[in-house]
Amino acid sequence: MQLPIASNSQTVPPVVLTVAGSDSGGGAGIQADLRTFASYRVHGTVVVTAVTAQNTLGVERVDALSPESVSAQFHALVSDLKIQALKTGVLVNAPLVETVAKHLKTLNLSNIVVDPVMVSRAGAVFVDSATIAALKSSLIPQALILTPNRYEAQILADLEITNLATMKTAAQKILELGCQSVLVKGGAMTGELRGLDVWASWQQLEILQTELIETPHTHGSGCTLAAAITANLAWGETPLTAIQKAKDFVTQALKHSYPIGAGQGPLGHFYVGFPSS
Ligand SMILES: Nc1ncnc2c1ncn2[C@@H]1O[C@H](COP(=O)(O)OP(=O)(O)OP(=O)(O)O)[C@@H](O)[C@H]1O
Ligand SMILES: Cc1ncc(COP(=O)(O)O)c(N)n1
Repeated sequence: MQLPIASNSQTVPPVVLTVAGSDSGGGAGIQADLRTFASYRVHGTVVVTAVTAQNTLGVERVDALSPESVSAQFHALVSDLKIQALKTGVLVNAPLVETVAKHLKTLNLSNIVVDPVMVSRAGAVFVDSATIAALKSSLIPQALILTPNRYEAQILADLEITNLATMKTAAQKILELGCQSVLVKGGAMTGELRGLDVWASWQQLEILQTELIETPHTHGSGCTLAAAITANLAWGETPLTAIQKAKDFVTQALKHSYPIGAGQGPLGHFYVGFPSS
């Protein structure tokens, strides 16, 4: 991984953006994204969409920011910085989805990772049906890579996912929503499918598997994966390589996840070595 050198001899990392919510417990959302970006030596910028009161046991409250506040954050960023890749996370109502979708259109950026956060693995439901409709019609078609977990893929494909065949079918059905590729994540699958992901584009279908990490402390794995993919895209990787490298990063971070609080602890981002690109 070669850092570009600026005229003042300082290194200039790629600028990436996360459009996501805050997790007060520091395990998921913006907090996980920024730790991941730092691990990849990219400069992380932020558009905050919601503030959650959350800990290792679950989500206690969600306060959405206004579309005006979200727009102001976009304006401040794009009037000054050149974003090379971005990811979206939790968007808790339809007006917020529409606002983010409108801003993404004006960016003219191909490196867009959409994590359609609707249901966390712990079962917290973040969105209503109007929000899901807005995600489908205006945000998902802009995604280079869409990263639903098992439950989100079930909603988007309108299909129960129970085995590898239904993971593949769901991926192919989701492509019809207009994204360029989709990664159906298997963290919530059971047995030998746990931790196995299916990536599909119109041309290709790949099964991605690393080692299974036996830990209950997986809070923020989805956010970390999407943020690592974003960082890899910003460093110039192709979508499939960006995903493969990000999955290796998540596996290492899961290996180093740690028990804080009484529930699901976070990933250990800072114990992972400098990810080579
Ligand atoms: N125990 C595990 N061992 C190895 N890989 C895992 C494990 N759990 C999840 N993963 C991987 O982590 C990534 C995130 O997937 P997951 O299905 O956990 O997303 P998510 O449900 O959005 O995450 P979260 O738990 O943060 O809500 C995927 O690549 C998945 O395969
Ligand atoms: C603010 C926020 N955003 C996202 C998630 C889900 O994250 P993940 O799918 O990584 O558990 C979360 N629990 N909180």
